[in-house]
Amino acid sequence: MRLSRYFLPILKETPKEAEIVSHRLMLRAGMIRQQSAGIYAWLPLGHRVLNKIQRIVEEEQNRSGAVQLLMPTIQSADLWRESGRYDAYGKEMLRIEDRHGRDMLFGPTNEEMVTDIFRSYVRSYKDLPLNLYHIQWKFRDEVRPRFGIMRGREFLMKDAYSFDLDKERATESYQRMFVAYLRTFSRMGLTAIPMKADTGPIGGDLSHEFIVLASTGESEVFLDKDILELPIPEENIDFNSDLSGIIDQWTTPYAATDEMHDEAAFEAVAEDKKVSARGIEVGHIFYFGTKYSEPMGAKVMTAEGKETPVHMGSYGIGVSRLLGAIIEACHDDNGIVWPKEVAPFHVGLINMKVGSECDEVCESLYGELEKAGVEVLFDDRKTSAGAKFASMDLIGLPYQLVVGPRGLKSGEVEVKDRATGEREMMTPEAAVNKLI
Ligand SMILES: Nc1ncnc2c1ncn2[C@@H]1O[C@H](COS(=O)(=O)NC(=O)[C@@H](N)CS)[C@@H](O)[C@H]1O
Repeated sequence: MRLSRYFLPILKETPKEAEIVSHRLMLRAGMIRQQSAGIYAWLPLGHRVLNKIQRIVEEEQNRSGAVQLLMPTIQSADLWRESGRYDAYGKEMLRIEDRHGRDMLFGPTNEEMVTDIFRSYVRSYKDLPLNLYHIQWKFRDEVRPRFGIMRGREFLMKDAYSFDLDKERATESYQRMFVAYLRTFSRMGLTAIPMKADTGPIGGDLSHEFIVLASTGESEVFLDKDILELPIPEENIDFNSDLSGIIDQWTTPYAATDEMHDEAAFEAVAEDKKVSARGIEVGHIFYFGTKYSEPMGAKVMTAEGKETPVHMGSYGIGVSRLLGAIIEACHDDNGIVWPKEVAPFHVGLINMKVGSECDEVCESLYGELEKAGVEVLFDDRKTSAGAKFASMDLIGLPYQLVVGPRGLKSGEVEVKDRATGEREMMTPEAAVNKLI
């Protein structure tokens, strides 16, 4: 992509309304623009990262056996009256009336709707287990949206819903999602720790939150440091095998949010292993049995010919919140330092002197890298080299490929690793080979 033909509204100053670093950097790097409280436009650079995050979430959901669909954002209030949550949900729910006077709402979550879909088609235990998921915008009229997209009112969530014959099998579905979450966040360069959590308005009696440690996190957490060293399940893990060993391994060391904190149990943790910190909740999974299937009549026929309500769970990931969480965990004084898997582009190509012999070398490098499938942001603008370096550091692409008159005198260009700061002079051919 040529920067001269892109849309990247970099801000020079730090916006005063931004209280945390990820909000500041997302505004300055031209990734988002607030349209109203808690509601953002996703500008091109932010949108590219959102798509990369979404793709990783989809890959790991699919690997676990979940099946993707897409449910609408606007829902009928009648469904929520069936489950009894229409009134209980309170002011966070954006309630709408359509032209025919029908009560509608902008969905804050989709338990009722997915249960309605399930009950319309599934009748037999032979069709279980089933896990349906989608990635869809949600609306929650947060009384105090803040920290940019971290606590928005309109936000993108992956929400999955599992359906099983009984609690034992529903626990296996829960374990599959637990393992999928460990893999998902790790692939984004995050250490997200599963912690016993409260179930809140979703309900149920088994729940874990996945927390990324960050000083600006809204959650207060307590944990045994050993949990930070546990191995992430491999790509080839068999999701149909018994995963309880992995769950036990990840739920044995002490880890709890402040709502679930047990001071006495924490006392048992060795002094040098105790960590109390703040964290960002990037995922939350729940088992809630027949809380929705009972009142909504989502039942299957068992092998013995008996009708029984299915046991369900729901599993959320804050897809848009993850941009903020990743930046909180991956930045330095010069800006964002994207993990390679979610970076908006792989290489920032900088022409230090437009209108010089650098032009031709840049064009050939740009062509070769693009042809090799490397995502390049080519800063071909007629601005100072200093401004180009500052912008490239701010938006945090993993590599910078710098073409300048002095280097070209000895037939060399410079490759900079944004994460380590290492710079290396080499021939253009060597640079292409290094960056492919
Ligand atoms: N206001 C918000 N802004 C951004 N992300 C949010 C917001 N509220 C929740 N999230 C993200 O969405 C995830 C799931 O939300 S939740 O309420 O915990 N769970 C559910 O809604 C269940 N239906 C899971 S399918 C959270 O872990 C968090 O990462």
